[in-house]
Amino acid sequence: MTAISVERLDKSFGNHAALRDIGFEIAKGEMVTLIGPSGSGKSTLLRLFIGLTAADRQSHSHVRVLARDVQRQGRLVGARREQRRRTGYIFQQFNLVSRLSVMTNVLIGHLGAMPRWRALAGRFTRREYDAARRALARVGIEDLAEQRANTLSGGQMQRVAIARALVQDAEVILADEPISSLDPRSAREVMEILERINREDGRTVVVTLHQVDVARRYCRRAIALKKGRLYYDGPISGLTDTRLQVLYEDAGLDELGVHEDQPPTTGLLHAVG
Ligand SMILES: Nc1ncnc2c1ncn2[C@@H]1O[C@H](COP(=O)(O)OP(=O)(O)OP(=O)(O)O)[C@@H](O)[C@H]1O
Repeated sequence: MTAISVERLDKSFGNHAALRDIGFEIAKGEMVTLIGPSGSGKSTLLRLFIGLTAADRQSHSHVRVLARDVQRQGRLVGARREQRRRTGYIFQQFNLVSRLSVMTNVLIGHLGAMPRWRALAGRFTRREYDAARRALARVGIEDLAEQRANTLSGGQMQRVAIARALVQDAEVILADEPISSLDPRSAREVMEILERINREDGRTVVVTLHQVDVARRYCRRAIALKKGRLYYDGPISGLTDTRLQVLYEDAGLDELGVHEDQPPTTGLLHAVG
């Protein structure tokens, strides 16, 4: 079954074409990396998936998630509460409520499925607490349940965000640069958690990444964007060094993770080798 289906998407900001003629399908249970240089349109595409932004108005453009329309011909289709609940979004900057405890931040994942009066009163049932505890255990931080979110490390905050998506019971998890502000060890741990919930629970994961070596380790399929166009879509093994050189040919040295005194190509090959 298809988890995400995108057809003929264009997105412009003023005169700037951020995305052009994008189309692909992602099957349920896939773990896909969305990759490409800075400004290539990765975050914009993720935002289109959940209707945070609308595509340009034109015929035939379409975004469907879990067999329901999110937008058609550049018009947002009023996503139902149930549909929003089935898609979890994990941000680079975690999006936690900093003054609340870890437990409360995870419980927030239940809000979409609760009766409105209980959501407004912030009253959670024992079952909801149990689910939150299980989610925290799953991401390895059950001992931090009572700690305030703003006292956590970046890696711990990202685990809380993943636990919240688990509690939400999201079938599709969209993670926008979830590891770019983390140290290498925390980054590895967060990717391992995402990989595990994909493999063990069959949840579909789409993750934007800047690190090609990380994408190669954890994702089987890559969708690469270059200047807003689909540059590559296929097995990660097909994203060869030659293709990567072309993909990143105009990118800055920072993005390739190399120092000023190294030629970019060498650094890129080293990074992905
Ligand atoms: N709200 C906006 N208003 C105007 N331009 C925007 C807006 N959002 C994105 N853009 C432009 O659209 C293009 C794609 O941006 P986007 O953030 O999707 O790229 P990205 O591949 O996610 O980049 P990065 O890897 O640096 O996060 C960029 O040129 C960006 O400046």
